[in-house]
Amino acid sequence: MLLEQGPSYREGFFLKQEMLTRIRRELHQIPELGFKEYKTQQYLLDYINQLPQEALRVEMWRTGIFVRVQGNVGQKTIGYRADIDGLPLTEETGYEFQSTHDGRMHACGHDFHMTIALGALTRLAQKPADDDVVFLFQPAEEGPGGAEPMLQSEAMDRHRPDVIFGLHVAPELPVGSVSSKPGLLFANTSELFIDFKGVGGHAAFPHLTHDMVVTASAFVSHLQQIVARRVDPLDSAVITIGKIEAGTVQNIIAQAARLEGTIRTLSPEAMEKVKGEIEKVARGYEIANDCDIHIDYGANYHQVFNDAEQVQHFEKIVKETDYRFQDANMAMTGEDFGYMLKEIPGFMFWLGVDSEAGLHQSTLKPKEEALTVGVNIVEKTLRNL
Ligand SMILES: CC(=O)N[C@@H](CCC[C@H](N)C(=O)O)C(=O)O
Repeated sequence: MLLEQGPSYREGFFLKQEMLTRIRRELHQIPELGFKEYKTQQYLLDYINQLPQEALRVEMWRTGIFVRVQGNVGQKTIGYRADIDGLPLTEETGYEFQSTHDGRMHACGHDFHMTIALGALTRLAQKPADDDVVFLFQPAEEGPGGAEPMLQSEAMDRHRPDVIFGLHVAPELPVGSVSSKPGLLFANTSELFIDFKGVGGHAAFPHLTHDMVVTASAFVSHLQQIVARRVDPLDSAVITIGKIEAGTVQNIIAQAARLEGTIRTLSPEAMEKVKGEIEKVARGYEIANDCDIHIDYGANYHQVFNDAEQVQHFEKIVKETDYRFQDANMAMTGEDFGYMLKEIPGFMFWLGVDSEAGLHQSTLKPKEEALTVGVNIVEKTLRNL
């Protein structure tokens, strides 16, 4: 799993690209799913424990960690959030440091997010900012959602920031650039799990069965009609089915099927509307196909809505560096960080990592030079927000 010794703060090259690359590669090898980030948490703790401890207060929360760095003045507390979980995907990057966990991959850049947080934390532990700073290493962003329970935790009461921000890697942006916008940045999301139960049987006698492969397939297509014909064209929605499961063998008609997907909308109201439409279609399918359909919405994430004043401030901070700030468009990605921004003013920004493959692809290869860019920008923002 980890390299033999793990990164050592005492080796003295902790601020350099080389060290950031090493940390990123080690974290990349141990992706874990939401609330199972045990090795990841241990790795982070091992690193944090090597830093100068004078200004630090470390508190575990489930598989996550709060790290508070006491400021010189401590008038307010600035929060910085990094998500730490990986995805259920088999890596195909060909990296020599690729995932050692079968069917798990850091395909959403959380290895970058953590490394950048450790880099900025290292600098602040050496030379604290004027304000107090809290690093939130948050589990389960990809699901089932760690931000909301972390926000409601007693530990959060002890560390609650006055302002908070976070970043996400952006494969389509060049290294050296960041991007954000005031207001709505990311969508409202809801997971979607639909179970179909009918009557299976012999492949040669379809008329004696209620085939759930045919029913579920038609249902998938019908979901797209909801987006095309039930949502105002000037509004937007996405329904994606990412997984279909049904059947046992080629000559048995399936008695059960399951769809797994996600819904994305630009407002909480549109989310309710889309869910209502899905339920109506399901009732119709139950009658037309003599089956039972059960819908479960799994985890729901509140939209990411950036505070205009904080984004303006951030843009100014970036423009004082050699890095480039550009205006972002809204995206249908989801982020449970939206729950934190609902209660605490702040923002999220994209960090350019220039990868041909996109987020959630098995070949995602973010450029590691972006780690230094991320650390520089996060550190400067933490000192100046
Ligand atoms: C940044 C990003 O890719 N976030 C995920 C969040 C997933 C939320 C949930 N599991 C869902 O699928 O609805 C995304 O897929 O946008």
